[in-house]
Amino acid sequence: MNLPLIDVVPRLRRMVSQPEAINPALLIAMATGLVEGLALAALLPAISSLAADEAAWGMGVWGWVVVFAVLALASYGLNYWQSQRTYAVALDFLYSIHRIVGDQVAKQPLGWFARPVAGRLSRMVSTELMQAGEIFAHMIGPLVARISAAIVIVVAAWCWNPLLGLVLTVAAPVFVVITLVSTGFMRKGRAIHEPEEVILADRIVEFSQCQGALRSCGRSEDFTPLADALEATRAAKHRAMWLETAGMLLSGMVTQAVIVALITVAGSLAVSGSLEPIPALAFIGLALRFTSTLSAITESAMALESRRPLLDALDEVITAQPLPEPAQDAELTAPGTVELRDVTFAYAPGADPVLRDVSVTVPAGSMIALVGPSGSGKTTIAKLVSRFYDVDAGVVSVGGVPVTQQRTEQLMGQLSMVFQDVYLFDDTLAANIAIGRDGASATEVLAAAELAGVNEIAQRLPQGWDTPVGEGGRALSGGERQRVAIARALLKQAPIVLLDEATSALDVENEAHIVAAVETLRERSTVMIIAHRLDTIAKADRIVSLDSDGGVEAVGTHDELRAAGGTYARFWDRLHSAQGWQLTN
Ligand SMILES: Nc1ncnc2c1ncn2[C@@H]1O[C@H](COP(=O)(O)OP(=O)(O)OP(=O)(O)O)[C@@H](O)[C@H]1O
Repeated sequence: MNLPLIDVVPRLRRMVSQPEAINPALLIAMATGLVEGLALAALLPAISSLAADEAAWGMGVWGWVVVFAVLALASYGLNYWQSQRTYAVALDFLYSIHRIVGDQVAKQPLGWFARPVAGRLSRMVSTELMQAGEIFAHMIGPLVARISAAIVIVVAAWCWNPLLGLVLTVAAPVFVVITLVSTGFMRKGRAIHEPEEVILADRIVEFSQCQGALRSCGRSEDFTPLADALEATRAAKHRAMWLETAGMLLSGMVTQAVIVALITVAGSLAVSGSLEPIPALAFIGLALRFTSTLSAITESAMALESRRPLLDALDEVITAQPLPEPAQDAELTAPGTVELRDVTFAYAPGADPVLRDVSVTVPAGSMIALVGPSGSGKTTIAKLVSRFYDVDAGVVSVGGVPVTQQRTEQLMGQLSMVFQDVYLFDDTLAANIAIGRDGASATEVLAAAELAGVNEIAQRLPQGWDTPVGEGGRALSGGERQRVAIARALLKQAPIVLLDEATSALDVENEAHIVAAVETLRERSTVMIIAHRLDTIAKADRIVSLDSDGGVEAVGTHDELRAAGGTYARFWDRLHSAQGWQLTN
């Protein structure tokens, strides 16, 4: 079982730019609690000396009243100081954590973004980081202060009357244990319903994004996965409710039981004559304050506990290890080439490999077409060349050097990638092309845009080249987005181009532009293309045909592979007959 605070503070230290400011803030919180506890404890001798009309602990009633007043004032002042210091740490956290997360994200290989925690990033940086900031601003300082105050009250009670001290001493660990037990209940409860809530949130997003498809099937109001997720969440919440309310009930009941026990003890001492009635009343007041302090400790601990899943997710992001890479650029021995040698790769440890013993050689300046059934691993090959992931066996080389021996900048400098899911920045059309090469002139940007057919898109848009394309490029069609990505690749003039020919996004006009752009690209660069169109496949210098088991079935020219029969010949015949279909009168 994790104790709140004990593991939270060291984890938070890694998330601020000035961890050295945390200890002073905690010390001030501790001092606040100590002074607050002393102020409360001063009430005991003050009231005793008032009741007995004689000095208690060496001072008369007015002396103790002055001590109480000074301590109470000091405690207010310290409380203010402590809030300021913990707020400063919270602000530092909010400022630093965005930078730390941003730096971490920039270091991760592109494959990292397929992980669930990466999908949570936008929620994390928008709302969840504010909630994490509250840990410093509202939880840690008060928790430390309350714990210190409780300790002082117990010590003072011992000094004043050992029996009463004993009662408080017994009450405190009971409280701590019950707090841990009830936070444990709550954690178990959350573990039941939180995963279902995450699934439900995904389903709701899916439901809104798939409205077109659902309405066309007449199922916009009857989406079974969403209904199932709602039901699963309801059932999980129901199951968890018992655990969570049991946790709360338990701590509430223990608070009440401790209060009753303390009042009973003080009352019995007063009745038996071992305690004056007025000091007994003072003790009851102190005991009530003690239990409210313990309740505050419980609440802060539970609030901290409720932030734990968020801290876990943050931890996963900030401790994610980038793929190892050298400090210096390597010397490229065969610029413009790509080679996969005996590559085996699975997306998860122990999972079935997606690629098995794959060897592909792409000479500089050539165009290689990757073909094969859906799911045979064509996109995976392109991703391994871009080092989205490291292979399990074999070697992937770019420019004659294994990708593992190159810095990310060096590898990316050699590649242009045009994948199916083209993402455009929420900026103008022109800026989205210009990002292809730093310092490219306006003429170069326009030339690349013209080759890829983007100028026609610009003519149609209300503000021409200055039209914002919206988040992700949603103001453009899929084919248009791909044209913009190809213009970027043309502008970058990288020695190697990886291109996924997205047939689904292409109408006749888009297709014509992309075919023309690919012709230009192959004149300048090595092209590895995931090809779906007959023309592209037939024009490739060599074709790599993958089988459905993740192996290379055959490599050769179009004529060689057709003559060999096999999967490629059957694939070609099917594609040919499909593309030969026509609508006639
Ligand atoms: N991020 C991922 N995590 C786990 N499995 C994945 C991931 N990406 C792809 N796969 C799996 O790897 C296999 C190969 O996928 P890949 O996208 O490389 O195939 P493909 O040949 O490009 O398919 P298509 O022609 O349909 O685009 C598929 O079974 C796919 O489900």
